[in-house]
Amino acid sequence: MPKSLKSSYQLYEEIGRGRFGTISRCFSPSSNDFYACKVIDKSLLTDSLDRDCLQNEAKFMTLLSPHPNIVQVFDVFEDDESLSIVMELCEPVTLYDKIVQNPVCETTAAAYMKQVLTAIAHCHRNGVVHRDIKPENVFLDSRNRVKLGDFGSADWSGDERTTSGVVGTPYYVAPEVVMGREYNEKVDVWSAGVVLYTMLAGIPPFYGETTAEVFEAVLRGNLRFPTRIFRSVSPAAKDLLRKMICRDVSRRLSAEQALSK
Ligand SMILES: Nc1ncnc2c1ncn2[C@@H]1O[C@H](COP(=O)(O)OP(=O)(O)OP(=O)(O)O)[C@@H](O)[C@H]1O
Repeated sequence: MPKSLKSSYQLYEEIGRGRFGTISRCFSPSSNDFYACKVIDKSLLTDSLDRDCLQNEAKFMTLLSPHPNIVQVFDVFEDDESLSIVMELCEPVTLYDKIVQNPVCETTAAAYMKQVLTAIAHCHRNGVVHRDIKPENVFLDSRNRVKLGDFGSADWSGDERTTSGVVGTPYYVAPEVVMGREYNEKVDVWSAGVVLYTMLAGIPPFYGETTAEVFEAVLRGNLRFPTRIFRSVSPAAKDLLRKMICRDVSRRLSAEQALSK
């Protein structure tokens, strides 16, 4: 762990673990506040894609901070062995926990989605595509405020730019990513649409027993609204879902457009 981190923060218990590092609660005597510190072990990054993602995570989070719906970064420390990101300490509740408990009612789902889309629109305005929008990466506080986190898969985007590489999580990943095509920031809108569907239905729209089967379902993109589940969901919500989970990228709404619906 970098010496400069140790001299500024006191590290406490581990609160989470990712593929390349651990998240611990930490305290800053100078600000008298608690934070979350992600320490990424560089020796675990074996391929160049992972190494790029390591640098990107801290860079993008710093660029996008502060924003009310994005986990804020306060400090970044690096030495030969590790990279440490000191960020806002979120409560240990995500949208995933809410969905697992019960399907979310339409009013609550709309309130969450508005904040998720506000965060995504901020990313896109700054030329960043998150690429891993999913319920597990959406933190909630006790007042149901949303904080989008985990920029470990993010990349640059923009009008003239497209990006490539299969990243993301099977249920939420857009078909153009599965196809291995170049894609743009609208992959985040597809994923946010899948999150909205999953909130309302309690199940994802594209399902399979294996990753390959999930990908096949995503590629078919056959969006259904079973009456049993969607009886109480408004036509406006279904219309928004169709326009977000739309295979034709040029017809798919942007995050800004989805916000105005
Ligand atoms: N800012 C935070 N505040 C509180 N807890 C956090 C924070 N960031 C991450 N965590 C906790 O740490 C866990 C691991 O987070 P992290 O972003 O490193 O990995 P991941 O998203 O699970 O996996 P991956 O390594 O694939 O990105 C999260 O699931 C969450 O429980």
